[in-house]
Amino acid sequence: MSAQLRALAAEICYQVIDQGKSLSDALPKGQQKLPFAPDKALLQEICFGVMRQLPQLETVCQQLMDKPLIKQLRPLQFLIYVGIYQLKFLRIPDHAAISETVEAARLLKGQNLTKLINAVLRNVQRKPALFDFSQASSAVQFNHPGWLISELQQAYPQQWQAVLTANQQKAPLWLRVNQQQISPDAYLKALDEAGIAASQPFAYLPVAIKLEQACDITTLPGYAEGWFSVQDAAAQHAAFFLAPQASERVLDACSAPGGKTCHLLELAPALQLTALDRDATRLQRVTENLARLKLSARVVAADVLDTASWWQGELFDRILLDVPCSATGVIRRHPDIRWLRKKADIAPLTVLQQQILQCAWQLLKPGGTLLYATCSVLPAENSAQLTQFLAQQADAQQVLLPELGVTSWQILPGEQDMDGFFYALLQKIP
Ligand SMILES: C[S@@+](CC[C@H](N)C(=O)[O-])C[C@H]1O[C@@H](n2cnc3c(N)ncnc32)[C@H](O)[C@@H]1O
Repeated sequence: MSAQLRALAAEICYQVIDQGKSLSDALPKGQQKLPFAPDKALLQEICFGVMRQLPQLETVCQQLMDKPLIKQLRPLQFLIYVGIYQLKFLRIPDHAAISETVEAARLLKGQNLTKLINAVLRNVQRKPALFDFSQASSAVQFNHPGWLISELQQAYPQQWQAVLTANQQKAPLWLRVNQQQISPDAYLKALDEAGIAASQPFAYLPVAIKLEQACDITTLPGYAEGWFSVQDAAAQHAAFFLAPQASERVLDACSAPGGKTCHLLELAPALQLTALDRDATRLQRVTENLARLKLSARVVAADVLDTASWWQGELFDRILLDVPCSATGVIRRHPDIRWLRKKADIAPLTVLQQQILQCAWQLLKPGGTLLYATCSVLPAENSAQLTQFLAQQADAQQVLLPELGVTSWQILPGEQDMDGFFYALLQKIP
């Protein structure tokens, strides 16, 4: 089983890094092959770890191997990274980590490489100086691609190192209490009675509850009853900032998988809410989440830009635009994003974001408000988008975000233990 786990880890890392699959897709498929929860957790820990440390693992390997393995043997190259990661970062006895990794090589049809893998891992064990990266490039020192480091240095001359460091941390587990089912205080009490340590860090956002330790959420009080959802506190600010009222007409234009859609309805269940997304598969999750939380909305699979196909002709009081973005603010939760996202992706994304913003603006009532949101830390997707939009749209003005007294908010990853996010609130001048 342990060798199988390591072979699975190597295959998953190979699929993500070399084949461009998302870890959120590849990992659960691998976990299904392991019957026991601790093995599933270890598989995740190893895959996340390899994604977080890849440049350093590659650098160590370069010092111990004449050349990397050929293309056909790439899964075995990743197996070597898996082995090194365990030796360096996990509390698994060295002899077990080495022997299980060597055994995994056989499962990956690398019988001829067992000696090499054994030798590399024994060297790693013997030579701690291999892990001195003080003279290495910043890409190796910080385990991020160079282009992203440059962008962050430019945008945040004082904080870029803190951002990169935060991206390497494990993210805490945040819950959002479904106040239609239970009050935040009653839920905190239920957690306390179950012996689960939790806190309520934002006085103005009492539904945001942070657990001190990660756990299997299905074992938390009220899971089946829809008492809570898992959602980072940064994302929980969206519905709070948009502040929907009673039975207003609201559009959530990029809604899947529905985290913010459901929060809007938890605040105001009588809303006439249209939850739109162009990805019909992801949209199924919106429907499932609405059902679990006992909420309802008009769920529509459509491209927001193609208004003729879905818009019924009535303007909206409020619009949430949680636009597709680089997701550079959520790297601590999705460590593969730094490798999957390329510099060339950013410009086309900014074009799409501006198109969505311009299009949605036409659907907003005079006096209505629109919240622009991304989980990006790149100014091109955030502040620069607003500048461009406001320069062209004479009937748009920025308004203050509730509680904060500013018109836009760039949250950096790790700030108050949150993901990186951006918010700006706009009003259509009546
Ligand atoms: C950041 S995600 C939304 C997350 C969601 N708001 C939540 O809180 O769960 C962005 C979404 O935008 C959708 N999207 C991208 N382009 C779109 C378009 N032109 N029209 C509608 N949806 C689009 C994507 O399919 C994706 O689900």
